[in-house]
Amino acid sequence: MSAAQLVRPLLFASRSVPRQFRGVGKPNLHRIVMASSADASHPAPNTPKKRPHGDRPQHRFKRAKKDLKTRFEGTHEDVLLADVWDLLANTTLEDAKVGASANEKDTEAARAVSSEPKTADAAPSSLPEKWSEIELPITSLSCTGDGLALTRLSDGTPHVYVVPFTLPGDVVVAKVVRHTAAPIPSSSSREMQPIRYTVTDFVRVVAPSPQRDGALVKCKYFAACSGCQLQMLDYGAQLAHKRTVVERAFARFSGLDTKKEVPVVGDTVASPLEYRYRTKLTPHFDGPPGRKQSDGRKGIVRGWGGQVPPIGFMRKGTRQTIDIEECPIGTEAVEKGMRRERDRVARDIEKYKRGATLLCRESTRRVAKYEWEKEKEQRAKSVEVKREWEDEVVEDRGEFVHVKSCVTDSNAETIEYVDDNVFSNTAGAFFQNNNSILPVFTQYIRDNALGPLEASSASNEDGTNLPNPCTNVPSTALFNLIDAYSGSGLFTITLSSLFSHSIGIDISPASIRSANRNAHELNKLSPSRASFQTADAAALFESLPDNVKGDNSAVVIDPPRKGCDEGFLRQLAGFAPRRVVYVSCNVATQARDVGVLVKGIEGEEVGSRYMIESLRGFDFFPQTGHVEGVCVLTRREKGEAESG
Ligand SMILES: C[S@@+](CC[C@H](N)C(=O)[O-])C[C@H]1O[C@@H](n2cnc3c(N)ncnc32)[C@H](O)[C@@H]1O
Repeated sequence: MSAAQLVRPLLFASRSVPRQFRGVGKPNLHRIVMASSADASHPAPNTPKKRPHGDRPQHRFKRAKKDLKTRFEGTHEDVLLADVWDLLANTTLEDAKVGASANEKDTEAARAVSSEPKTADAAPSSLPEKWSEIELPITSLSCTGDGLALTRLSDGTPHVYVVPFTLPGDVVVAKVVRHTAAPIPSSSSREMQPIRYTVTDFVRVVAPSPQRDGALVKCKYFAACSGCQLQMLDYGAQLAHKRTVVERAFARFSGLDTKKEVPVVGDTVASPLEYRYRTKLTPHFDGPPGRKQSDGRKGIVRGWGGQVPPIGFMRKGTRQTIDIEECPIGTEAVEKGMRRERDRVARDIEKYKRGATLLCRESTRRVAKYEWEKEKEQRAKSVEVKREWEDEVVEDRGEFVHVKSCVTDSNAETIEYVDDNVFSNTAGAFFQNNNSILPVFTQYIRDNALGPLEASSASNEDGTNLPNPCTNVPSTALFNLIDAYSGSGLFTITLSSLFSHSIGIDISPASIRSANRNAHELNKLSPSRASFQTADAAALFESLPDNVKGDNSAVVIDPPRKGCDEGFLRQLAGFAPRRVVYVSCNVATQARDVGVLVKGIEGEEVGSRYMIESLRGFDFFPQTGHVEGVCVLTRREKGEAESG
């Protein structure tokens, strides 16, 4: 059974779902996180028994909060599980040895592969004890950005360890954090079988992979902070890895035949900035520690005791916050803002009763150069030197300067430019976090929103049967853009030159308020050219005007990480737009949803089926494991072959 077969039955569990995704038996997505004996014949018990503290066995059983998931959600654990499964199913230990040798002939890595893990303190079971340190050869890089090591346990069972901050070919020492078992349906029966792997902390490199280059690491918190785990990997190799992340997502989670139905995944489009790209950071601190009342009364006293807590991000694999003074992926303005926020919290800590998340978000003021010179003269003459001037970062943009500052009030307005389009948002609302890639990204969507056979009708609202500008073949023009999950109108506005009318929909009233202001006031689109609604995306199709038909429309979809819900996909398939551009920050759920659009909804005579025209990633988050997927789909016309 492949990872794709493993996951397909788990995609949808409810009865109303496409039959293609209904599972082998009843999908049971208990996430049982356990430190267990490695004996697969004894699945983990579901209910842990409480024992006195000193009497706890080292194998604790923990049940995930959310016991029953009804639909594959593309979580970090789901994606990791598919990687572990593929590694166990498709790589023999000998293969792993060959792989490591190919990378690094006759190195420690090659010698160490397929050797037993060396445990510092051997556990009675064949799994190493929790918190013991073991030496591991890294076999592959997972889609979550973690290294995976395939070795044998002392009883000979192949076993996978997840080791963050590592690369294929590394030999490392790692500390065992927890043993995990996720039940999956067995191929031979309707029962669930646990698939096991071990999560570890990275301790040190014993023999480096040829791909590892410590000189590339720019952050002093590397290998402690949970972000940016790929810093030791050359940027070109990061982009190549992310291409495989898109490939693996579509191979595993789309349910499609990758040879016939999924095109070759394009190269990942690089971010112009590899560091200093993030326009928003949200460091946090935890609440004050509790201590017992000194006079013996019941209850806990909470206070800071004169201590400033660590302010920063999570330590990898824990819920512990580590103090982060600087973050090299934040823009310069954001980093200055973060320093000032840290100082403010340190001064005001006694005002906080509990922990908090701080917001640091960049805002840009575009000023004509001659005006900026005048403003500088005024400032030089002023007796008062404003604090915010000190934190500004000024960038030369030809005729203009961009004066960048950091906003920390979540209700305040922020401004961003994408080419000459201007976007205003409340600082706490969603907007893409890497401004440097947005011009190339939005240009790509513009280039792909219309297919080679579709004509633009932006200046021609009645323009049916326009000649196609490329082929001169008459075709129906695409009048309408539907921007589902529109946020504050990024696609509506940047694609407006192609369409005579655009409709955006988003569930957030704040985003729709911004979208209206952005379209009509700041980018001068008339209300007849762009309109927005606050609603669930699934409500979109009920409210479309009669003249908006699938035949004259393109739809851009950019949902949150969990992807589109089934109701939305069903209605989209029924509406049958000629083009669909699906943008996503989670390629696993994107692949799941695209699979539904390509295959149609089995057993239901609903809607049109689509072909994937192109598929590639955009690197919105260099140094991290994340990739933004862009999948362009075109409607299959009647009579077109089902496959290919
Ligand atoms: C990834 S953001 C994309 C926003 C926008 N396309 C952009 O690039 O700026 C996802 C958006 O989906 C919205 N959203 C989440 N669930 C939704 C739902 N059920 N219906 C409509 N919008 C939703 C969020 O408010 C958010 O603005």
